[in-house]
Amino acid sequence: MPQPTSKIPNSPGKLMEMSASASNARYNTMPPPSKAQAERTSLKDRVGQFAKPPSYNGRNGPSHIAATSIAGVPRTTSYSSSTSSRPSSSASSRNVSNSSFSQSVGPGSRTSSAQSHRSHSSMSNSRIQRPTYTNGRPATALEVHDEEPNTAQVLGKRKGRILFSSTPLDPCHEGLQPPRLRSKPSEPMLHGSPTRMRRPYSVMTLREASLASAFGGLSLDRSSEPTPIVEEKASISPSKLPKALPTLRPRASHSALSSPSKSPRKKASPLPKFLNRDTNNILAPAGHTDGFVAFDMEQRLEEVENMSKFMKSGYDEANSRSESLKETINGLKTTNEVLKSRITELETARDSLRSSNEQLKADLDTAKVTASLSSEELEEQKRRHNNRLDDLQRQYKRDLEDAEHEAERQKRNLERDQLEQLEDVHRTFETRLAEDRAHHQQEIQSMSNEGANTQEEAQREFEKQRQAFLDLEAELDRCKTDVNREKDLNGSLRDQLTAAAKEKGELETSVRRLEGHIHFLESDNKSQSQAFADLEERMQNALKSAAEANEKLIKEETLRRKLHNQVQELKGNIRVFCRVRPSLEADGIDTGARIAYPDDKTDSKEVEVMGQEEKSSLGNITTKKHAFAFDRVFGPTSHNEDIFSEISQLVQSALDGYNVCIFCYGQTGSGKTFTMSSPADGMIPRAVNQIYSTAKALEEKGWKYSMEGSFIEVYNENLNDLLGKAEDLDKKKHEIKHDTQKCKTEITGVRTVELDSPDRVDEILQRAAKNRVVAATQANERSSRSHSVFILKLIGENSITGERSEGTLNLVDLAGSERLSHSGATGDRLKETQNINKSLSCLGDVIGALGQGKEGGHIPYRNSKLTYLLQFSLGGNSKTLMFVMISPLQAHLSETLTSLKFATKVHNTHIGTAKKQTKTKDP
Ligand SMILES: Nc1ncnc2c1ncn2[C@@H]1O[C@H](COP(=O)(O)OP(=O)(O)OP(=O)(O)O)[C@@H](O)[C@H]1O
Repeated sequence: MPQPTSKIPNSPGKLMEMSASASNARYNTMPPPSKAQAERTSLKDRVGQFAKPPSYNGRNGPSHIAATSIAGVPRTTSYSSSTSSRPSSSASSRNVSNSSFSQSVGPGSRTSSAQSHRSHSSMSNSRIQRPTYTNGRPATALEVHDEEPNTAQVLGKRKGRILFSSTPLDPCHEGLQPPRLRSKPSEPMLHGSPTRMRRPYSVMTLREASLASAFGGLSLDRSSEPTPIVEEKASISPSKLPKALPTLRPRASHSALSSPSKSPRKKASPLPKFLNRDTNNILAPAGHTDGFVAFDMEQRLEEVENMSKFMKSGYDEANSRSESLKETINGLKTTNEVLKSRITELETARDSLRSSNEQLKADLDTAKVTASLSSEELEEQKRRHNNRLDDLQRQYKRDLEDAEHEAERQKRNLERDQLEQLEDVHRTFETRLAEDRAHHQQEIQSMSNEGANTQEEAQREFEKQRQAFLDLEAELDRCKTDVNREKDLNGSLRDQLTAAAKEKGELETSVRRLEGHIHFLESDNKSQSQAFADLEERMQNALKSAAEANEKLIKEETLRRKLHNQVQELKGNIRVFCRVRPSLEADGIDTGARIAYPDDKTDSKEVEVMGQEEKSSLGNITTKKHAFAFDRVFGPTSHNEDIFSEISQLVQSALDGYNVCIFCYGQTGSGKTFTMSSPADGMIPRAVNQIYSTAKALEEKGWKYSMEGSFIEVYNENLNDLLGKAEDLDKKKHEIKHDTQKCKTEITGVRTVELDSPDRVDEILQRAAKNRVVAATQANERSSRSHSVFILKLIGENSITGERSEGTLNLVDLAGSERLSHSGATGDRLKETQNINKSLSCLGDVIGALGQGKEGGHIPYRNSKLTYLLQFSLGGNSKTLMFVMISPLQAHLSETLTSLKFATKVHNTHIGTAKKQTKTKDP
């Protein structure tokens, strides 16, 4: 259903135009009174101000103002919005209607009153939209404004009015309802929410009423109240005109719509009088007696006509809407009819259901009666049945007892009969048995006689058969032997035959070859003789050159050894290598010492360590650079493989019969054990492997080597056998015995392992490590508190030259070289510390004494067990290599520098020429 649209002219433009033209007309045609001119102007301005929402005092929110139609703000076209806009825009809309109204009725003097007070004119659109009729007074604006100078308080003043509640125009939404009387004086009619918006029940009716009130009630009844007007006309300025307006009261409309008892105007003028030139004259101010044209009557009439037309069109439209509503009502009526017929049907169905329900109820009652009868009958039958059952049970019991008695009796009879029968049978059987027994005994007797005869015969037969069998077995064995012999003979004959056939083939071949040879010899006897002679000569030459080559080889081997030794001597009999281990995760956050390798691209012989920062007296911080040079410097990236390639020549020297000593010196954790004893690639396993492979290679030159290994620990100036029993450690005493003639060292009671295969070395290392762990205590890390010496004795014999060499390879892992403080250490710890310090300083002393090079000078080997043990491996008859191991950590810088300084001393030592431990085999 189409939404009803407001038929009230809702174009603010139109209204504004009307208002403006009306105002202009009035103001333009009305000669301005000299005194009131300013007031008129201000009223005009005020009208304009009213049109501006912000200047409208007394209304709270701009939203109210926005909804007004007069303010120039677009007004909504819907009827409801028009209605809803009423509360906030009532003053403004009243002004509009006032303008219209004043246009039609007013002289200029009324303009201001209309603008300011006649806001409740019946011509107002908002009045049409909201047909509220007061009980006690006419709904015209004129009266209201008499009483309510402040329009903002209008609502409050209207309390108590009985209003026709406006109802929705759309009957489909809420149905057509008659207007209800509302007596809620406090209901905010003007400020209701949109859902509570009400529209007039019949717009046109009210509009007609408005028109009637507008045209009928707005007469200028000078006769009734002439005096106030004249008085006002003479005395007031236009700004005060509103006060004169109460005289302009609508009558007919109020008499028609309001309650007669409460209407203040019961007698309305039957013929309304309109304003004309004459009335203008009446209103002319004093001093303007010739009158003036207040407005253009014709134009006003025309406008009134237009308004009338507009009203009529609205009326027509309302009529048409009424028609459509009627149609809707008819439709609803039809629907109603349909629903009624449906209700009738449903009622019929309900009646039929009701009757069937009653029928069912009757059936149910009948069934209930039948059921109760049946249950009674059933009960009776059950009772009878139970009685019968009891009788039967009793009868059954009786029968049973009788039967049992009878059975018992029969059983006894039967038993007796059976016993009798049994006895008869028994007697019969016994008689028969006795007869049979006698008969059988006779038979047995005869049979046993026969059996004895048969057994004798069978025995004889058996013996005969056995003998025959034995004879047959012997015969079979003989046959088997014969067969085997024959088989062997046959096989050998076959082999002989095969061999003979082969021999025959070979013989035939050789016969043919010999025949060919004879033929060849016969054909070229001379040349063959020459070839034979050449061959003979060549063979002799070859033998001679082989002998020469062998001799040369031996000479070259001797030369190689000599040259090798010379090279080693040139390199220095005591050499020093430096190795810096890499930083490890276990080192934590240590930033690392600043260590540089200036010549790592060329010689790799130098290492520079930046010392601790030192503050001078002037406050300057200086860092000293410590440069060291050794035979070789290995950086943190080096591997054990790189190290070994440098020392392999020394290992070769040991094979060649020299005493070689390689020892690692450095503080704890600097990598000594890692370098020396790493199971897979430490110096010890690598040296052993190299010795093996070299010894193998030398075998073809006549050399045969035997290798013996022992592992000694020097702890607290005592010797321990690391390959012995763990429980003997620190208990068993071992002594060092030197053979000064042969420059040989023996340690008593130590286990010597023959290294007949390279795998034995792993076994040795593992055993040594295990013994050290067993011997270690929680407070004593054994490996860093003791020196370990791996001694490998190499004895070689050359079967060709008769040479014999005895070399020794000593691989020494020294105790940690850090300066151990005596303070704080007590007991075992103190002793341990003293011994480490002592042995290391003795080593330094020995090297220092060797460096002095005094022939026959004293070398203090005996001052410590370590130096005494290594007596023949340190000094004139040996080749010595020292590794100085360096930690890369800044925290170890001081120890690093100490180690490097000690190593430099060793490096600067020149030890006398090494002597080879060889002797020629006695012829
Ligand atoms: N060149 C290296 N590369 C990698 N790790 C190394 C290297 N040198 C030493 N290490 C590691 O540093 C640690 C200490 O090394 P090592 O035990 O060999 O020191 P040490 O001087 O023998 O100490 P101690 O005197 O206590 O026996 C070990 O964990 C070892 O694996």
